[in-house]
Amino acid sequence: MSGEPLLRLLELEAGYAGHTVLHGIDLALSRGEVVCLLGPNGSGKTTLLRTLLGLLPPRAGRVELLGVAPARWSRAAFARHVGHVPQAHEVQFAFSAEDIVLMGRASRVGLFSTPSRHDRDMAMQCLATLGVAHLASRVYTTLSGGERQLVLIARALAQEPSILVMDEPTASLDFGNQLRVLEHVDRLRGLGLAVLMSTHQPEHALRVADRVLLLAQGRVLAEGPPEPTLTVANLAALYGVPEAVIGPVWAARPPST
Ligand SMILES: Nc1ncnc2c1ncn2[C@@H]1O[C@H](COP(=O)(O)OP(=O)(O)OP(=O)(O)O)[C@@H](O)[C@H]1O
Repeated sequence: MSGEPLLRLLELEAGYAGHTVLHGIDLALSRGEVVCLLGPNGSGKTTLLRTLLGLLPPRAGRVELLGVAPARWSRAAFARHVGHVPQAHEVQFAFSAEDIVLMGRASRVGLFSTPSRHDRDMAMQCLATLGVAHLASRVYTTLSGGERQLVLIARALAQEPSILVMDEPTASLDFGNQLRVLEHVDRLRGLGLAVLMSTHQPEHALRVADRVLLLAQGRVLAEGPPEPTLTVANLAALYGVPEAVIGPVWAARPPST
């Protein structure tokens, strides 16, 4: 990690009509850094990701990408910097998996330009990186949830972003693919990308994160390096489960995670 943060949240308040979800959130994300966002259902993780993507306006405070609010970036310029892997993705048309990944190139080639050989190669390379090149010509809507998830990660990579925002990227994946995605996140950090991902699995955060941010009822409960932050006491407070219940489960997690 180095230099100025690519992305910053400053005293952020955000939410929906008549319903402020996030309160006083501060976060900085730098090059080569992986930050995991953890919190129970409804704690505001997706709201936070949507706000920093410029899909929801802040109620108060600021979001800055390279010092500039998302609303002041053109969508194409923003997409050249920030790749997004959404939680669920429904498409109405019978696009192939390769088409979906090629859409990730739109911010670089222009929405109505014909993709070049390089764009197609890049799309195939991203599918191959995620181990799903064999799905390239399959119709996206016929893929399983996990296969779709891997295609969406490939699409975000095809944008060649400097920041990757992932909403529960391992949620519908089998054990092997979860590990593959985590390894991939690790590799992206090595390439200098900044990754912000939400997860319901603290052991995943322990495995890949440089920092974790624990979000409870829209407020930061704790933030810091995973090992000292993901304590039994913090996990118990975060998920509302007694320490006596979480303690043995957390202590018994596999040593490799
Ligand atoms: N479009 C919306 N309009 C109004 N309230 C919403 C909307 N989307 C989410 N909320 C509410 O905002 C709160 C935070 O939701 P959010 O989706 O950010 O939580 P989350 O931490 O991502 O949850 P999960 O782990 O279940 O995905 C919840 O109370 C939710 O009901």
